[in-house]
Amino acid sequence: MKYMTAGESHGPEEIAIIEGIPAGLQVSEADINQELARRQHGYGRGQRQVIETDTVKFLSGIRHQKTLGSPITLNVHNDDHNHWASIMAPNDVETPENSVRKVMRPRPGHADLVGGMKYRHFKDLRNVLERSSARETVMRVAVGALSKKLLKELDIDVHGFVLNIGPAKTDLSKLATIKNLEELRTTTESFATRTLDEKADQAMKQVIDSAKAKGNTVGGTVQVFATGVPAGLGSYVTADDKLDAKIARAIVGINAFKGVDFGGGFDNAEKFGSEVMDEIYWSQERGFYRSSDNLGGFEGGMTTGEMIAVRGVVKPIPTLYRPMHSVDIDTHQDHPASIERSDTTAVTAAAVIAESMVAIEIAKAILDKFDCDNLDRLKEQLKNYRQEIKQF
Ligand SMILES: Cc1cc2nc3c(=O)[nH]c(=O)nc-3n(C[C@H](O)[C@H](O)[C@H](O)COP(=O)(O)O)c2cc1C
Ligand SMILES: C=C(O[C@@H]1CC(C(=O)O)=C[C@@H](OP(=O)(O)O)[C@H]1O)C(=O)O
Repeated sequence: MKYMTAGESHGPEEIAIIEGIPAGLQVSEADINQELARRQHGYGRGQRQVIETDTVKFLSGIRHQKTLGSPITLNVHNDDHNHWASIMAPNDVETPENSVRKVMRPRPGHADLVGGMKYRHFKDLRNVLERSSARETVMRVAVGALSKKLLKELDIDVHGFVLNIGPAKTDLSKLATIKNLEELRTTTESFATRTLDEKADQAMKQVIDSAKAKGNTVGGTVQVFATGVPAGLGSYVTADDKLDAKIARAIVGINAFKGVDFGGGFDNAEKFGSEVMDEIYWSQERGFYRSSDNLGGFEGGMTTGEMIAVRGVVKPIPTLYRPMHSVDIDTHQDHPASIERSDTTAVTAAAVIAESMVAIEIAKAILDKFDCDNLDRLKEQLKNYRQEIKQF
């Protein structure tokens, strides 16, 4: 399976084309819209989310709510485009009237300056920010929603939530009381910051409010779990085939993500081997299994069959309403950075985007390994494979 997205943040449309989803998968626009809404909701987002009601249109590859096996085109309209039509106009030449809202003072931490240098956008850094904007993640979540639909048919579940926003942390002991990802989903989706508990939710909201009041922004950490993943996806034989590496790339490929780890991750660096390796057991019922998941479900770039556990670090939003030092790219004079309408934090949305990226990578790994023309055949093959692995 492969996909590509296109679209500028304030352009008319966002598009994704996906190739390689098996024929016969039942999916409706409502299924995708549910996930798009999850990405939009979340405390600390700016005014843009009030303007947009992200809804997908199927333009190809799906007929009577079933995939055909042909390329699937997904389309989300940018409602905000109305306000930007003349500024974004692809067919009109530039005029003083339609060249307003130029960005000349690059924002530290955003792609403005380096993007401008690289693509020679020396007249207007808007030409960079329109595509570097995380608006594009709406399409990754749409592709993720389709991937999750597929994974659900294969009894694989993926869920992302927030661990901390700035200094406000969720109470991880609550995790131990949660029995499955469905329960985790219900718990974390019931808070405005997609966390595990009311106390953390309140604390996170306070951190966001206080940052906002100071014209500042704040980042955090997200966690994604995936259950039901069979052992042996990915491979140790080449670096390119390692599935943990693919997931790491997919996570850091999300706007504002600056770090990723698996299981105990960076914390494992402070421990001894006996505290970290996941000991091996066998039972008639389960076949081989582990007593812990400190390595996040991966050994040798392959899934172990245990739960995949990935964390991602999200930096604070680069655009500050109390802007940092910058330099005008035309005059080279010192100047505070440009201010664009902005979120205070997007960690809650980031959890959904990270979940989507993990789902996409697991779906890709499965579709690489098995026959992906038809869903029923894929299910049959995966069932046989799971049986074989269990009997090892
Ligand atoms: C869901 C989401 C929303 C974001 N919203 C904003 C925003 O409103 N303002 C902003 O400056 N950056 C925002 N960002 C971060 C920038 O898109 C990102 O920092 C920028 O593209 C540079 O890429 P990098 O941080 O990966 O280096 C957002 C990121 C995500 C994931
Ligand atoms: C549009 C989205 O996020 C945008 C991501 C973003 C950025 O710089 O990354 C900047 C903001 O854009 P705008 O100035 O239009 O409000 C965010 O709203 C979205 O997530 O749907």
